[in-house]
Amino acid sequence: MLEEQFDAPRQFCMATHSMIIRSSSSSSPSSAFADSSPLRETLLPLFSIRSLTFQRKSCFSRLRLRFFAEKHSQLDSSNGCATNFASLQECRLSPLVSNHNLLALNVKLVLCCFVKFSKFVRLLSLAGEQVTEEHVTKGESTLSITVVGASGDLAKKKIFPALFALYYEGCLPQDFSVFGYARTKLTHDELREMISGTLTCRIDQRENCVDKMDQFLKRCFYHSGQYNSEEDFAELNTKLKEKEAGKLSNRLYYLSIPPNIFVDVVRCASLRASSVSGWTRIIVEKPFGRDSESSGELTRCLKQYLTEEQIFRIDHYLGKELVENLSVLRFSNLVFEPLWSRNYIRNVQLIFSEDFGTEGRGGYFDQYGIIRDIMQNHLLQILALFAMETPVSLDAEDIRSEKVKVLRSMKPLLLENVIVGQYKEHSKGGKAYPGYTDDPTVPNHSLTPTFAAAAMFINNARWDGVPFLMKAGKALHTRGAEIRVQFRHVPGNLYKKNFATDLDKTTNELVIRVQPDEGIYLRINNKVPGLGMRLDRSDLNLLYRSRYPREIPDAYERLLLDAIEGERRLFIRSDELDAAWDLFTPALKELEQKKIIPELYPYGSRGPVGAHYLASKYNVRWGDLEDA
Ligand SMILES: NC(=O)C1=CN([C@@H]2O[C@H](COP(=O)(O)OP(=O)(O)OC[C@H]3O[C@@H](n4cnc5c(N)ncnc54)[C@H](OP(=O)(O)O)[C@@H]3O)[C@@H](O)[C@H]2O)C=CC1
Ligand SMILES: O=C1O[C@H](COP(=O)(O)O)[C@@H](O)[C@H](O)[C@H]1O
Repeated sequence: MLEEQFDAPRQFCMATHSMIIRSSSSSSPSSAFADSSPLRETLLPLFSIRSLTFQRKSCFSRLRLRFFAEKHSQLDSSNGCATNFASLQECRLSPLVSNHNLLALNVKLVLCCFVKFSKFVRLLSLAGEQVTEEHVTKGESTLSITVVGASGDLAKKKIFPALFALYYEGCLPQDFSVFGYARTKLTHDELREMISGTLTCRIDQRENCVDKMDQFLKRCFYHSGQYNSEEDFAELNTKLKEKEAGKLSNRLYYLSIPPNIFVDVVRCASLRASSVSGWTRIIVEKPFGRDSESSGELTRCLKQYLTEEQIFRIDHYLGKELVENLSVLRFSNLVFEPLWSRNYIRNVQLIFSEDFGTEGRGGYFDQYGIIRDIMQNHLLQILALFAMETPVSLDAEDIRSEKVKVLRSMKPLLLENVIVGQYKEHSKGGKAYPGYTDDPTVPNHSLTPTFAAAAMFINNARWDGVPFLMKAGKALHTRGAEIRVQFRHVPGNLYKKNFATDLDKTTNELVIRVQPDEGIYLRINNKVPGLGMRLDRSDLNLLYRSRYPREIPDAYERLLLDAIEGERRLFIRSDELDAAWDLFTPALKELEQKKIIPELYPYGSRGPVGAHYLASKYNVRWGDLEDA
């Protein structure tokens, strides 16, 4: 009802500011680590959370507006007082929002919400926090981001650089600090020294980059502690509070640590270092378990301390530009959506390859293997986005619900529909490349697959019978990730005789190249210019580097910003995770129980031939190899 009333301004704002309305559930947190404080627990039964974000050019206004909206949107009450006082105020910034209904609603809202707002401020002070009315009305809040496992590879390679990029682009709030937490003993300066080497001025506006780096590094601090020590987290809490200086504080934890210590950290942080006046959110890195049981157990343990709303399960492939663009491509272009079904699509291929081995991560990798490392999460997530029905809205819950429906409509992977491989050493150009089991952290006789190909099916009206083929491998000849959509033959093709015998080569193919060299191209048949009638295959090619010269943000930037903003669209909900594991667990167990021996392929090759047999079983040819 309320959303409807907001339609007019929403449409206007969408046109002018590219606005997105999001709503999230208002389930009341029950754990010690609720998405905020005791204060919020008092308030939550009264409030429903609805937030409205304007995506403007600058991240700063995006954040500022969200802060405003989040704070005030919670003024909705159970007595029918309308929501989104702030939203409306923001929309009223627009001179065009002069709809009569809206004006009437405005007056009602302002009166109604003024009462609620006073109550909110009173409750804030009652909660005994140092947050003053002045802080709230001025919109003063602080953000602390704690990177747990700060001494590790991912933190150095991705998280700190992404945080710096966000800072550089003005996407972090005015008042923020970054804490590194790990067991390694480091001073603040040593942490700064460590991360300064990985920060880059990669953004196109390069001016003042060095100054910006210095300013950013000054906001970075370090606290050394054990992952299972409540005392150490209590000390962290003291340091966080010092920086927060009594303002309304929001806290984001990034768990960049091995999964066996996730729960310890969540327990300690929840009990001793959660925010008492603002929200507390936790980004959890994969792997989320090894199978359905362990994943379920992990979720149960995390939920002893966190609500689902606080858990941000990251799959960084969802933050990649071309993956985000999938829905735009499909749902905002009339030319694609009508073709998006079994009627026109012959098969879909999801391909991931790396031209390097497990170098340095063999210990982790051997416990998981390529199916768990890449297929069960990154490729399956892309598949779900690709195949889902049109969501009701762009709201996180609507999108995630559609993805879950796809996953639950799929048939679990059968052992006969999967082939596995493992790379072996290979010498090329006088250089020797090690095999997987040459890695000192990998057991000599490991059967862990470093390559896999799989055929999966979606049992619904749209996709019945269409093979979704996945292929993922390490130490292959190239690095890339792409989605290939092969269309059916043209019935009664007038130009049949102009093609050689291989009609498969005449079908259209849409390729979405996720990386590197992001692009989208559509393979079509075209007349070669000239007096004759010769056809060839050409590409309608959207190459990002030509069309959009600005550098594409790293996936971690987008995801960190979303977590800060409370946007869950690109994070995995627990039912999605359960459905994803249910698809792979039986085959994974069988592979392990039957000790299936992977087909060896040389380092730097195109992978095992078994992948071709699997594809041909479904009358498919891998598009990437045809292309090469
Ligand atoms: N690296 C990558 O490219 C990717 C990583 N991930 C995931 O992100 C998380 C972090 O990855 P990454 O940085 O590579 O991991 P690391 O192995 O580098 O571990 C991060 C930190 O955790 C601490 N740590 C490591 N092993 C243990 C242990 N057995 N017990 C307690 N503490 C330990 C160490 O810090 P200290 O000793 O100082 O406490 C280490 O610096 C993992 O869950 C990983 O699966 C996901 C995608 C890609
Ligand atoms: O999650 C993972 O992803 C990386 C590949 O990520 P990319 O963004 O560089 O494509 C992979 O190397 C790693 O094994 C896996 O855990």
